[in-house]
Amino acid sequence: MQVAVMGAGAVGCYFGGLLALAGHDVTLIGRPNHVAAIEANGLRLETKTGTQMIPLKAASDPSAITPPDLVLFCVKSADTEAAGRALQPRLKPDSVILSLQNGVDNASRLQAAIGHPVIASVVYVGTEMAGPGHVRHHGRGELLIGASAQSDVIAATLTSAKIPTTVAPDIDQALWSKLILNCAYNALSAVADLPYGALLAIDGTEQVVRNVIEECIAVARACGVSIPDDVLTKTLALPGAMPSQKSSTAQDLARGKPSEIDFLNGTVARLGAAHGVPAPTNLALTVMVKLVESRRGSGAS
Ligand SMILES: NC(=O)C1=CN([C@@H]2O[C@H](COP(=O)(O)OP(=O)(O)OC[C@H]3O[C@@H](n4cnc5c(N)ncnc54)[C@H](OP(=O)(O)O)[C@@H]3O)[C@@H](O)[C@H]2O)C=CC1
Ligand SMILES: CC(C)(CO)C(=O)C(=O)O
Repeated sequence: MQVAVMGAGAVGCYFGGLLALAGHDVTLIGRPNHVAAIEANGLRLETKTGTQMIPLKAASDPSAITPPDLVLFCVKSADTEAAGRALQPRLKPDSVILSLQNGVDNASRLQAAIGHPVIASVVYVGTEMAGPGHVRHHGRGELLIGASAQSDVIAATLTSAKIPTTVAPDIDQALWSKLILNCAYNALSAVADLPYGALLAIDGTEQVVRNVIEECIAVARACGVSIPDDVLTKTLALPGAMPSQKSSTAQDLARGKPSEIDFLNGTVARLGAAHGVPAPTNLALTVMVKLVESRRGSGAS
């Protein structure tokens, strides 16, 4: 299968690398530093069991790539429209596009920007770029994808490439459940620059987390999304499962990258306001992350 990965970063390189190992013809579309390293040496995939160099194609400009059968769309949420428009001229009418992004609206925003159907997915993986053309895998690696006429075939293709993939009966519920996890912990970990275990050791943090989750559930329900009863318990269990991990938002701030906060707590605050559902804790966390970002931008220390 001809595969294009839009966004040769932590998620795109990991899943693109696995598809290349399974024999698919993969092109990673990314920034020139990653493209140069991949063209020179292949993609370096580091896992807990070892490191391998995977030969595959890479391009910084999508305008010359072979029209893809499958696109893994893996840029950060703020880049969705621009990256989609850059890729759009290379799409075939039957190209299948999977959005492998956090947040609940990337697939619909991309679809609106390019006028081509997009399948949403929820990504359960821990990966990071450890250097140019070098992706490090920390754990997991499964996908839940939305239902469509192509989804069963795509899920089978991905699963046979060692990417366990299930077609979700209710993708909005799955996307919101992951969003709730991100809203509960990402901003707090980023503002404090602390891992989850240390966060919860501070008096009052758990109450803030509970408030965030309850606001998210109320906003989701106002948006017509059904949220399972156990979401509160499951979300509260995260720090126990990964006490030493910092959120991706904390990592974005530490690297001087723009965060996805507008697409996490910011989305809940915005949708809450639109539906008349109060979400003050989500708004406060959004603003706190933006304040940290603006302090960095202003050069203050
Ligand atoms: N990393 C993880 O473990 C997980 C990530 N996710 C989600 O997956 C999505 C992707 O995250 P992640 O892979 O970590 O992000 P990364 O920043 O590692 O990867 C995205 C890459 O795409 C590049 N890019 C953006 N726009 C373009 C463009 N137009 N052309 C070429 N390259 C472009 C970015 O470059 P630049 O930085 O220069 O803009 C960056 O190198 C996010 O929504 C994230 O929340 C979900 C689960 C786990
Ligand atoms: C680790 C987890 C699940 C929650 O914060 C995450 O998705 C992130 O850091 O973005």
